[in-house]
Amino acid sequence: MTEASIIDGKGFAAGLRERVSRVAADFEAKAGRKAGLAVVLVGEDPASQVYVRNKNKQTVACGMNSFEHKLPVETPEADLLALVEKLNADPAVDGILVQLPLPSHMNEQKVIATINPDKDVDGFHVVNVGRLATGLPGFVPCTPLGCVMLLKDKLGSLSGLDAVVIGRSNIVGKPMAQLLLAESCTVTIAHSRTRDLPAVVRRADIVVAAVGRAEMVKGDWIKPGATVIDVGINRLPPAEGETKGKLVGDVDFASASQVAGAITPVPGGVGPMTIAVLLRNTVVAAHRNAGIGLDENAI
Ligand SMILES: Nc1nc(=O)c2c([nH]1)NC[C@@H]1CN(c3ccc(C(=O)N[C@@H](CCC(=O)O)C(=O)O)cc3)C=[N+]21
Repeated sequence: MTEASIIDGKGFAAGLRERVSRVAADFEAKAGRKAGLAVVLVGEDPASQVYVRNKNKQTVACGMNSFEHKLPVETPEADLLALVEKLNADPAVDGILVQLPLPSHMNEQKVIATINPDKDVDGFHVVNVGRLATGLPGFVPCTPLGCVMLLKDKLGSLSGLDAVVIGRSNIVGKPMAQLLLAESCTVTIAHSRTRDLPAVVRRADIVVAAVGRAEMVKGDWIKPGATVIDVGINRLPPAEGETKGKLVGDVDFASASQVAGAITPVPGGVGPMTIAVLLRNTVVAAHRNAGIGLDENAI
């Protein structure tokens, strides 16, 4: 069996950020201000802090404004809602991202519902979920949009291909299935109650793994030559002599890469695409909300 080609998400993300930078500069020239992204972090989860810091750095590196709002973990929900309302009304803010998960005393759906859908660069608001399902323009969640960009870059047209999405979350699995359907794939959504998951996965030309279980998808589940997109980011317990465990996906890379035609690595695959697409969505939001024309497909 030949080795799968490695899909370079990190490299693709760098190219996407280049294109976003050019479009952001063009926006600034036309609008007389920079595009702006507001990121709200509640609490001090260390992993979330790392993501937010990276988002902030990359936003500024692309020539956009980054407005960071850090709230203590015990912030009342009403205060967070008031902040979101303020950002909705702020003309310098084109995109709003409230980092999830929120502390347990907050209702995530209620917070997301308060974001102006036209600033919802995460694509989590029900209005954007409905737009995606209906084929109307809106905002698409960053991780699945990044996955489709990688798939189209690798395969060209996805029309008629059998795609299996493992996982049914609102953030990845469900929007991923919608996007693949819009690309005319035959889509199966598998989940924890699916019977004979290996047999379902073996039918797929495209496998998207988004379950959150380290190395669950094995090489002998993969149809030879299939394209495998690994959305999982799992930290293994530290091995002997390690301080930090290694980062692995939901796919057993060692065995799957012996069978697949192409596969994304973890890290360096889907993860970097998520932030790059967030920046893309932000610069798109800026143009739409300012009424400045943009060829969105060219980014
Ligand atoms: N409202 C909201 N929107 C999000 O988009 C969102 C969120 N909340 N909460 C947390 C998750 C997680 N997330 C990631 C972004 C980048 C990497 C990434 O760049 N990963 C690197 C590795 C990073 C590392 O070494 O830890 C990689 O896969 O190569 C991972 C995960 C966005 N999220």
